[in-house]
Amino acid sequence: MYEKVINASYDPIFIADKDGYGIKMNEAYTRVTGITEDQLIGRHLKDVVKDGIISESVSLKVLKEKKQVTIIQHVNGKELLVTGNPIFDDKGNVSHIVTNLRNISALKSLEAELSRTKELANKYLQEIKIYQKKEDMISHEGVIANSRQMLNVINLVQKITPFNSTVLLLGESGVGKEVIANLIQKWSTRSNKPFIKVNCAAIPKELIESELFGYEKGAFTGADSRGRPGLFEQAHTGTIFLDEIGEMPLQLQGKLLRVLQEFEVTRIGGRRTIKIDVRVISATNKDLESLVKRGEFREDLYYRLNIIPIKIPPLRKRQEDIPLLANYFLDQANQKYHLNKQLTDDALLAMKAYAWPGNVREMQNLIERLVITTEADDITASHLPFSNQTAFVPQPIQKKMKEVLQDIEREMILKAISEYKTTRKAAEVLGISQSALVKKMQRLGI
Ligand SMILES: Nc1ncnc2c1ncn2[C@@H]1O[C@H](COP(=O)(O)OP(=O)(O)OP(=O)(O)O)[C@@H](O)[C@H]1O
Repeated sequence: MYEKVINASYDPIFIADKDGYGIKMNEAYTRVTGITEDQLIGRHLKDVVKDGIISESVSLKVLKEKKQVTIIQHVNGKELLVTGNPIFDDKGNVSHIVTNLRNISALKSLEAELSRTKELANKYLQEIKIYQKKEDMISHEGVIANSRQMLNVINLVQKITPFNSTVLLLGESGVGKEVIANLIQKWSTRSNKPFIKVNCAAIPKELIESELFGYEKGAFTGADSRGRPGLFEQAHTGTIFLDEIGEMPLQLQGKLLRVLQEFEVTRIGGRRTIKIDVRVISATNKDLESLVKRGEFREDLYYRLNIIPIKIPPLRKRQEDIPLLANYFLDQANQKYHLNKQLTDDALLAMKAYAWPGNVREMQNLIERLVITTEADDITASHLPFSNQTAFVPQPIQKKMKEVLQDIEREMILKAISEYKTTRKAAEVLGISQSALVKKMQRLGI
C-alpha cells in the first residue's frame, strides 16, 4: 500500500534505511533528478556520492544528527533543495530516512523572471511618476497653474499651509480666489474640519451680523426662538472663508475685528463669550487700500486681515495658463455633455490675445457655451465672440493706456504670425521691420 502512495506522489520521494542504504524511490524522483533505481536502490549512499551521482547525501547527515536536515544538492546540473526527515522506532532510534526534494533551478529562473518583472514595473513606475509630476506641476488638486506667477502663488500656499495665519486673497473677479482658498484648506492640517464659506456680498446687510455671530433666543423679532450659533461658531476648529470682505458693512467691521483679535464671539442678545478656534481666509476684488483711504474700510481691520496677502494676477497677465485652462474646461464640458469638441490652434491663439475682463470664470462659461452651441467638432477662432476686433475695447478704469496698446500690438502680431507663419512676412504685413517685430515679440512675451 505504502508503495502505491509513494508512487502516486507528484513530489520526488526517496527512502533510505538505518544503515544508509537506498531502499525506495518513486517515479517523480527519477523525473526530477534523472537518477534511476539501479544507481540508488540497494546501494550505500557513501558509494553513490563517491560515484558522483549525487554531490552530498542528506540521509547520511540525518543519520548522524538524528533530526531533520535540509541541504542544497547538485544532481545532473540541477540545483535541488533536499530535506531529509528521520523516522524513529519505538526505542527512539532512526529506522528510516524519508527525503523529498524540490528543483530550485526552476525556482531560480522564476526568481530571475520575477526580478526582471519587478525591474520593468519599477521602470514603468518611474515613468508614471515623471508623468504625474508633469501633471502635478500643472494641476494642483484641480487648480491649473503653469505660469510663473501662478506657480509662485501655489508655492506660497504650500509654505503657509502648516500655519494658521490669516490670509487675504486679492485679485479681480473670477481670477480664482475661491479655488486658492479651497487649496489652502485642503492642504492645511484643518482639511477634515469644518470649512465655512461666507459671501459677504450675498447676505443682506441687516442679516450679516446674526449670520456671522449668531443670536440668543428672543434676540429680535422673527428670530428662531431657540437662538442660533453663527458661522464663526460653526467654523470652530476649522476654517472660515470670508469672500467679498470689501462688502462688509462699516458698522460691523469693529465687531469682526474684535472677533479676529480675541478669537471669541458674543451672540446678538447674549452676554457670554464663546471661544472659537478658526483660521480666517478672506478675499476681495476691491482695492482695500483705497477703501481705507476713503474711510469705507477700517484700517485696523485691513491690517488684521492682511497678514499674508496673496495676489492672484488677472488672466491676461499670465497667458501661459490660457491654453491649459481652455483645454481643461473643454475636457470638463466634453465630459459633461458627452461630446468630443476640439479647440483649434487659431482659437487658442485668439484666446491668448484676448483680455478676459471676466478672467477664468469668463473663459469657463464661454467654453461651456461653445461646446454646446458649435455644430462642428472643431471650435475655431471664428466661433469666438471676440475674434472680430472686439477684444480690446478699452476699459479705461481697469487698464492703463500703455497696457491697452500692448494688448492691441499683441493681438495684431499673433494674428499676423498665425496667418503668415514667418516673422519676415508678418513684419511686412504689419509695416515694421523684421528685427522690430522680433524685439516686440520678446518684449510682449510672445
Ligand atoms: N487656476 C484655476 N484652475 C481651474 N479652475 C479655475 C482656476 N481659476 C479659476 N477657476 C474656475 O473659475 C471659476 C471662477 O473662480 P473663483 O470663483 O475661484 O474666482 P474668484 O476670484 O473667487 O471670483 P469672485 O471674485 O467673483 O468671487 C470657478 O469655477 C473656478 O473653478
